[in-house]
Amino acid sequence: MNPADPVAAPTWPAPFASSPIDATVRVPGSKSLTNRYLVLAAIADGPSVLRHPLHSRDSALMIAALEALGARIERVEGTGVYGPDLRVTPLAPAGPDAADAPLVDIDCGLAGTVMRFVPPIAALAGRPARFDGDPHARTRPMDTVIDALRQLGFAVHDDGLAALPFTVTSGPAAPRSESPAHVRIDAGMSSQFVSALLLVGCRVPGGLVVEHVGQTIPSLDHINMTIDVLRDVGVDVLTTSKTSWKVDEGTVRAFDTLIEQDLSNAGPFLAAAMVTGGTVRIPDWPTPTTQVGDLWREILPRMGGRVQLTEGTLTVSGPDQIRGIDLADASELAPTVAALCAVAADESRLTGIAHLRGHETNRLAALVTEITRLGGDAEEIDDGIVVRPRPLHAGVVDSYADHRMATFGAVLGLAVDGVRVEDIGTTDKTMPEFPALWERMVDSAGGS
Ligand SMILES: O=C(O)C1=C[C@@H](OP(=O)(O)O)[C@@H](O)[C@H](O)C1
Ligand SMILES: C=C(OP(=O)(O)O)C(=O)O
Repeated sequence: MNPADPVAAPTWPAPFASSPIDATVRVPGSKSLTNRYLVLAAIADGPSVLRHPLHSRDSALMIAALEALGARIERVEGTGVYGPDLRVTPLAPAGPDAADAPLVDIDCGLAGTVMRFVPPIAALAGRPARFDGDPHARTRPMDTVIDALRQLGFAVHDDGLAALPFTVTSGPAAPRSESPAHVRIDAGMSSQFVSALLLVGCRVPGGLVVEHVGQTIPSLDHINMTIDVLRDVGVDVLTTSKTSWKVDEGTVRAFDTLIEQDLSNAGPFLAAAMVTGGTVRIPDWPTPTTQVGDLWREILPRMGGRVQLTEGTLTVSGPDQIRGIDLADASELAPTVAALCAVAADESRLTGIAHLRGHETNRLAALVTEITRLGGDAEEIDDGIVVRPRPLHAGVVDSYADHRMATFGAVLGLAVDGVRVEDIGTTDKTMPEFPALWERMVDSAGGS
């Protein structure tokens, strides 16, 4: 639930599918691409246009943050079905007295992309800014961003908490002895720490080297997406090793770009085909793409689904019985995969996702609690979860203000009669249209 809303919404009766789903679904734009392109537009060398962007809480927070720092973002008529296009006029270059500008408040909500990507923008723009967010945002890992800003010579006031809320006050960075600037960070809890620095790397005087020192970095696909998006706007990132990157000083070229639909958010709809033995088609599946959601084309066949990409349309048909899976680093796809595992015929192991404890909620604990609450058998392990076959029954799925826990509940509700989801509205983080799209999909198949 949005913490600004004092009245808890009633639980949502997740539609049960009494017959196989047969539907064609188009989902809204990618959160990760929209928020990357918004950030880059704000520091580009001229006005840029995002076509078919996502309009959701996370993108609205990003827009508000960049506007607070001085960018102008206008909604302009477009051809997308999910809202207007966006025209972005970048921030003005920091003048000598920028640091004396009044402190701006930036609400990060629960958006990882806002809390990790915007502080370096504010610092380099020399705009004093205070960052805060939802109650749970204060527990999400932020220490690496704060540490990186300090290494770059900026002052960050965090009352020693190494978390939200904090204030970035000084800038632009004092001249450094190292050129390019060399930042050593631990990105073991989120790939967004690396992306945040690469996105602004070309604006750091002398350029930037980012070196990860620590455990394995999760969600590597998202770093590759950052590198790809940067290349698209004329910024080359040199991958100097598996854990270090270099960006030369330069400019972000203004752009006009079409945002792909969100393939992670396509996941619950594809899962609907899986759990009902039905068929779901997603037109305009982007190829090639750097979105992690393209992995559905590998994951779903391993779980027994039939997947075909023909003339740009991805078609998934579900099996009679879903198979369990052993999957490493499913990243943000994990909650949807976990829903499939909970109704699979054999054991599943989702590993390499310890960092999900720092997502919108502690997703490992949440998934285990909610599967168990519905009568299933799930266990948290060091770096993931194990799910074993056991019949599920009706019950309420708690969403923990986590959009992917809410859609996890919706997927289970198709397969198990009598599931209700607490706070389905939390899906507005990345897909405000979710309940309507879901109900329409089930209605067309004759669900309850
Ligand atoms: O950069 C991004 O757009 C994202 C990176 C990933 O974060 P983590 O590396 O923290 O998993 C992913 O889970 C998140 O949904 C979006
Ligand atoms: C982890 C996620 O989001 P965020 O961008 O807030 O980290 C997610 O969407 O699954």
